[in-house]
Amino acid sequence: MTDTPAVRPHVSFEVETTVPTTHGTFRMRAYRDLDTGADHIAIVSGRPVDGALVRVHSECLTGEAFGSLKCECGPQLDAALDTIHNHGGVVIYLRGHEGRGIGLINKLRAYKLQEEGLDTLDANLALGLPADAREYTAAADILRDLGIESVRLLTNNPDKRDQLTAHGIDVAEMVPLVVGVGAFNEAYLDTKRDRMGHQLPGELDTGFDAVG
Ligand SMILES: Nc1nc2c(ncn2[C@@H]2O[C@H](COP(=O)(O)OP(=O)(O)OP(=O)(O)O)[C@@H](O)[C@H]2O)c(=O)[nH]1
Ligand SMILES: [Zn+2]
Repeated sequence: MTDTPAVRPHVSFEVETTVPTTHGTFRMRAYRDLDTGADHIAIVSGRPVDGALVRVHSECLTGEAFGSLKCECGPQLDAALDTIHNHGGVVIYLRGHEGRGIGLINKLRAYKLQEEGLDTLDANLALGLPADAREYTAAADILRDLGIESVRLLTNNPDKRDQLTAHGIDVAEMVPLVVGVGAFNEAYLDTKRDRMGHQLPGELDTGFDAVG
């Protein structure tokens, strides 16, 4: 990890500062994505080491800022920040990943198609867009900038593990992150498990049933 600007093929380190949050105090390191122009943040607790607990988190405005119950991104981010504050590690927050990489407006277009009966995967395809357009070169470069080559990855998504592995990061373990399951996202999570390969329990525990 460096305090001086370091340019890697896909990201440049820009600045590091300390930010207190409701989850604890973290060091936040900002990176510019040299391929897309997006600004990513590495949220660090403790000293980054090989084998660190890492969450590579895709931006989700509706779930994280507005409390949408259609997905579980907000509770996952909260749980990841709590866990990483308690045990040390890194949350890499990836901008430009909104809607699995199709963008905010297309995600809402996909939601509209889901209102008409399509599931989360078919809605993307009906828009002529990939089921999942995200890629993880920037995340791998950010990990290397932090001096991390091997991670315990907080995720249920094997594609995330496989893509990071393809970019040279050793994913020693996938650590499940099943939180925020509720009545409004049960079908969405079923689709992620049954059609997109996510490692989710067969019987999802709808711990907090949504109202309204
Ligand atoms: N296109 C589309 N994107 C969605 C939908 N619901 C959530 N998202 C986006 O999906 C991304 C999160 O991906 P997920 O598949 O929920 O989870 P993941 O990050 O791949 O896997 P985990 O690491 O296990 O959380 C965020 O960018 C969300 O904005 C949807 O119905 N359609
Ligand atoms: Zn979401």
